[in-house]
Formats: sequence, C-alpha cells, structure tokens
Amino acid sequence: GAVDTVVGGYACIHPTYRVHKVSSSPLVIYLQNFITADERAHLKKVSESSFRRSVVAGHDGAQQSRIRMSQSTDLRRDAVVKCIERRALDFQGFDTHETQLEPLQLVKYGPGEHYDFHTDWLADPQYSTSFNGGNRMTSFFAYVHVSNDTTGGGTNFPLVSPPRDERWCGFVECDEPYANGVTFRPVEGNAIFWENLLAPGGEGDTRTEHAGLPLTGGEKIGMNIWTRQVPLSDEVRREDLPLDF
Ligand SMILES: O=C(O)CCC(=O)C(=O)O
Ligand SMILES: [Fe+2]
Repeated sequence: GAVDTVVGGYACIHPTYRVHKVSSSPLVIYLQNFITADERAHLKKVSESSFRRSVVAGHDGAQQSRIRMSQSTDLRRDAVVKCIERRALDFQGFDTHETQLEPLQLVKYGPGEHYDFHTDWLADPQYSTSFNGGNRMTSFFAYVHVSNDTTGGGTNFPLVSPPRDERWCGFVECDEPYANGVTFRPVEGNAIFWENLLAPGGEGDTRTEHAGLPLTGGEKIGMNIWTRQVPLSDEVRREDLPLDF
C-alpha cells in the first residue's frame, strides 16, 4: 500500500486487506490481513508489561468476573495505533470521527481462559450516556497474536448463520454443527467487524451475541476497536502520545 500519512516520522501504510461479507443482518464482515505483521509486533511489545485482569461492566462499575477470564490493557495512542484507528474509521466511511473511538484494547488469553456469551453493546444505560459517547455502534475484533500451539479460542456467534463455501474453512470452523452458528478461528492479522445496533440510533441487536471460546492451549491476543455513536468526552479518551517503541 501507499503511505497514507506520516506521523512523527512513522509512515502509516495501510495493508491491502481483503473483505468478505459473512452476514447482512446483522452486518458481519470478515477482514483478511487487516493488521500487519509489523503492527502486531509493535502492539505486543508496547503492551507486554501492562496487562491486568479483565473486567466487565457491572451494576457498580467495572468489575472482575468469571464471565471474562483474560488479561487486558488499553493502548496508548501512538503513531501505530493512530494508523490502525484511521484504517478502522475509513472502513466505516467518512461520517465516523476519531473522537468516537474508545481507546483500543488488547485482550490476552492463556489455557482455560475465555469470555462468555455477551454483546459489546451495553444494556445498562449508565454505560451509554453521552459522556461515554452513547452506545457501542460497531466492533472490530482483530487477532493480534496466536501462538503456533494454540488450540480452541475461536470467536463464536451462535445466532449468525455460518457461510458454506469451502474457501471459508481457513477462517471459520467448518466441522461445527450448523446449529452452533459461526465460529471464527483465531488467525493472526485477520479481524471480524460487525454492527451492534439495529439502527445507528437504535436498540442493541441481540443477534450480535458472541463469545471468546476457551483456549485449550497456547496464547491468543485479540484487539477490540469500539466505535461509539457520538464523540466520547475527553476524560474517557486518551490524549495523543508521541511514538514510543
Ligand atoms: O476473544 C474473543 O474471541 C472475543 C472477545 C470479545 O468478544 C470481547 O473482548 O469483547
Ligand atoms: Fe465481545
């Protein structure tokens, strides 16, 4: 790809990723080669020592839960992260602005860890106030690192019909019973994109329910890119930070 922008000496080059539609309703799109090898190495390196036990949105704020057994960390908005943010915004068209993005989040799983069935849109209105940018309009879940010995750890959408063509079998579990919906295999560099709401200003779409299935071996690091309906307040967003390898 061509250099898109130069930020602090870093040339943001978008990969020529491939786009495959999985479902129109809910809208689910598979993105092949969305995060480059250099970007993945960078994300791994800058996050190495900052992972903490993951939390979920509870009644009294963020809390640890057996529902989500993993480690996570928010990413500082360095030039590499901004380049990925730009790609995620461009994919969604020109009407979504960077102020609608939550800080990008990495999630790391070891053997036995998982994230139970959930939706990324937030049912409790205390988490979708205008201060928080409203609700989560869209999600990208990208696979940033998948060790060679990884087993399990797919991303399952029980209410989305699996595609049928054999060419999908590298990316989805083709042996899965049809009734289980679609399970994406963790494939480094690839990403799933979906719309969480029934309309841009609408209710959460229950058909977007999904889970990070238990890892039975190896290590998986994923990345959440969440776009809110409206700009988040400055307190929730992070200030821009210089490139820091
Ligand atoms: O780990 C996965 O495959 C999915 C993770 C997920 O859905 C999330 O972090 O919201
Ligand atoms: Fe999720």
